[in-house]
Amino acid sequence: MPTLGVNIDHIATIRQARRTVEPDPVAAAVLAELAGADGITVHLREDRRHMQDRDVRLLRQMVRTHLNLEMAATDEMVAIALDVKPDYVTLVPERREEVTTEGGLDIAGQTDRMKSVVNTLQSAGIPVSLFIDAASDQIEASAQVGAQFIELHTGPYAEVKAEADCHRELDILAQGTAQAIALGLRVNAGHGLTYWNTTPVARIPGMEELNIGHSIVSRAVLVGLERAVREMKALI
Ligand SMILES: CC(=O)[C@@H](O)[C@H](O)COP(=O)(O)O
Ligand SMILES: NCC(=O)COP(=O)(O)O
Repeated sequence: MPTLGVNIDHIATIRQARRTVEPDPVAAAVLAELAGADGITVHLREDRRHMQDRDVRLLRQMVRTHLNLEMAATDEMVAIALDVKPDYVTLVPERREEVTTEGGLDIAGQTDRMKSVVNTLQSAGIPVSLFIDAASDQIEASAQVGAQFIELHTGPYAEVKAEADCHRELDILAQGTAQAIALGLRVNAGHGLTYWNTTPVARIPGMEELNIGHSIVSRAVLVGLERAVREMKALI
C-alpha cells in the first residue's frame, strides 16, 4: 500500500491571490501531518506563483514526516536544495506559461545534464526522484543517470474518461512500474489524482508513494483539510 505525499502548493495559490499572509501553507502542512499525511510535497517554481522560498525554509524546520521539494533542474534550484536539504528532491519540467505541469521531464534527451544534477544532489545526501512519463526510454534513462526514484506522471491516466482508455493508461503505469523496479528504481506517482481515480493507481504492485495536491486542497476548501487528507488516506 503506497504512502500519501500531500502537495500543499494550492494552499499558497489562495494566499498569493491577494499577495497576503493567509492561508499559510506551513500551518496546512502541520494539519495534513496530524491527519495522517506520510509526507509533504511542495513545488518551488521559478516564477514563485504559489510556494515561496520562505515557505520552503520554514517547512524544512516544521515537517515531521518527510519533505519532498519539487523543482526544475536549474542552478538556482539546485543551490536552494543544497541549502535547505529536503528529504528528497523531485525534478520536474517547468514552463512559465503553463497552467500546471504538462508532461514528464525528458531524461533521455539530456542524460549528461541530468547525471550531473542527480550526482550533485545525491552526493549531498539528497535522494532524487525524476518526474517522467511512463515511457520505457525515460525509465531506462532515469536508471542510467543514477536517480533513486522516479515519479510516474499520472496525468494521461487522469485525463481520459472512457473505461477502455483508463485501463490502457493504468496498464502503461503498471508496466512502467515493473520495468523501473527491475532496473532498481523506486517508484512514486502523481499529477491529476483525485478521490475518484486514485485507488486503481494505489493498487499497482511496487508503488511507494502517491503525491496528490490539487484534489485534496479543492476538497479541503469545502470540508476542511484534516477531513480531506483522512478521506484520501482511506481511499489509498
Ligand atoms: C509535477 C506535478 O505534477 C505537480 O506536483 C506540480 O506541482 C504541478 O504544478 P502546480 O502545483 O503548479 O500545478
Ligand atoms: N507530483 C504530483 C503532485 O505533487 C501533485 O499533483 P496534483 O495532485 O496537484 O495534480
